[in-house]
Amino acid sequence: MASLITTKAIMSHHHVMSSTRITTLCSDKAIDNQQRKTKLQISHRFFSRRRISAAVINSVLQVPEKETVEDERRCHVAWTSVQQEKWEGELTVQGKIPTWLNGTYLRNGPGLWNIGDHDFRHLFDGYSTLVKLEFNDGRIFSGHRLLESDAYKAAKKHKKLCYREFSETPKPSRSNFKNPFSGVGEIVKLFSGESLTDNANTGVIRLGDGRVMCLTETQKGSILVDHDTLETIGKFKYDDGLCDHMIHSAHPIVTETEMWTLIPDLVKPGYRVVRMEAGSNKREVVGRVKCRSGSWGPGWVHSFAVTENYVLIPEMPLRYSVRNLLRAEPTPLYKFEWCPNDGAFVHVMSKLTGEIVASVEVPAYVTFHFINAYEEDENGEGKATVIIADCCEHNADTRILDMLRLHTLRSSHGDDVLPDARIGRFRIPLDGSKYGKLETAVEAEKHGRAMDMCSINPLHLGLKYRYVYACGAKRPCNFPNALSKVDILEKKVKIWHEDGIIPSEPFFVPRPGATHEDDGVVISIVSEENGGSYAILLDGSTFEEIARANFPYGLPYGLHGCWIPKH
Ligand SMILES: CC1=C(/C=C/C(C)=C/C=C/C(C)=C/C=C/C=C(C)/C=C/C=O)C(C)(C)CCC1
Ligand SMILES: [Fe+2]
Repeated sequence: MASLITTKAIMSHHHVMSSTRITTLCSDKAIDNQQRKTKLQISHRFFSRRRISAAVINSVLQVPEKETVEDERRCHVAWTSVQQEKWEGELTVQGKIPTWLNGTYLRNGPGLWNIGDHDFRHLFDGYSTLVKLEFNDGRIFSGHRLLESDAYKAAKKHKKLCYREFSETPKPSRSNFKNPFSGVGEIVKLFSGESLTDNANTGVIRLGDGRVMCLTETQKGSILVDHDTLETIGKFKYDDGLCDHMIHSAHPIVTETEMWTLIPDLVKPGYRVVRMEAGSNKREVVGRVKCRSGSWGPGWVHSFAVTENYVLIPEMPLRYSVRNLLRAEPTPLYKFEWCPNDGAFVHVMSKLTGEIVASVEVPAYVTFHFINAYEEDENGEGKATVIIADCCEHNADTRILDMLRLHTLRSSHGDDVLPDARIGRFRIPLDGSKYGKLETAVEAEKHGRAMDMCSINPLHLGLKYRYVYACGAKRPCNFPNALSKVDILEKKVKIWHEDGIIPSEPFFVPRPGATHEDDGVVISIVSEENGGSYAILLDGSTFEEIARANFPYGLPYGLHGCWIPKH
């Protein structure tokens, strides 16, 4: 088990005023080479931000200086494992935090990509790492902590991968190598869900009753956490019979009163649309939609959208492949396959009755993130005639998935290799038409032809809206390196960028009492080329910097966040 090595670090006033607690990732027994290197990197990065000379650090740690410096230069901190299991402390704020901003921003993401001597392959494989920014009367109390999933605990204990992650499969044990039935055992373990990970590294949500839950696409990866201490509370126990289906959308839609999500069916390709009341652990099936394509698996459904009265169910040509799920070695599309000839569809279900009110064929598309959707009454007769649904669309190009391999992210320097993405706008007629449209909402060049990791003003969820906050790009780049505010009405874009940065999802928090959609702040955590990182606050309207606060160490890239208001 990891032991807690608590270091009191006295920081220079420039960065952190208070003393901070660090818990490093190291074992009780001999520290192996990888961990040793890791420890050195932590310390080097941690202290170098404080402008303490490398020689001083190295004399404390008794290591040659050269090694740490070379390690440091290897790759961007965005793609470097977090160097300690947890940390907490106060950040020094430059600028002024609005007095109304009181509450906690929590971000989840894969932050640890190596275990024992094994380096993970893909961005989505890493172990969940939570980062918090607690805003309190103009001050920021921060911290990070690894999530104690069964997958992470087992990996820590056995110093190897023990569960199936996004692209990684544990190696069969030696005793199983020659066993002709071990393959059958693996299939049983996969389809019972036993071998699947619970590494909830994708998102974090605040349920209407105040519970805070980390999520991934496996249902067993629904894990409750304490948003204050970042401690893992335990598994969220769904009180229904729907866990047999093993996977669900990583992005449920949550309001103060309910939660909606989609549960794909790998056996009879289709999706269950389910609803859970705030305060309950029981999901009710509102309806089921059958896939229209003749493919073996349902389309991958990372996220979906809702309007006031409907749930939109995407059926992408990027489909689950049972064959690829069973493979030990990854394919170029991992557990998925690309089947454009089988068609691309969007289905619309009534929230009230569970009936399918529209099911249209649309041009092929690849999206992970729906931005928002709403109903439009084109004839002014008091009845919705069309549904508009916007998403971060990758021009029906699946290359983005493989671009997120860690080796690719770490090794491309300066090349303009990020595939283009846009805001894709679906128009889904509600008059029984067979076809829907997919158009580009705003000229993609305006946001650097990159578009993903989006948020909106949550008060406009399912309603007509105007502003999208998302990661965009300043080309050339191999990954989105800017924040963008897109006005989808005026088709204008504001960009915020600094050299060498990798910012995570810009998260919009509305000002209480605001009357304008963009009246609020945008929070993002930025990883810097020089190994540091900082939290940034932008004005939701002008998109200009209001405040920033440096972390005393570098944080890797993260995925999605949520806001927990202070009571
Ligand atoms: C662990 C298994 C699976 C897990 C799937 C996971 C963890 C999927 C996560 C998907 C994410 C985080 C997608 C994010 C996309 C972001 C993009 C494109 C950003 C672009 C740039 O800004 C299954 C695959 C469900 C199968 C079993 C095992
Ligand atoms: Fe996501």
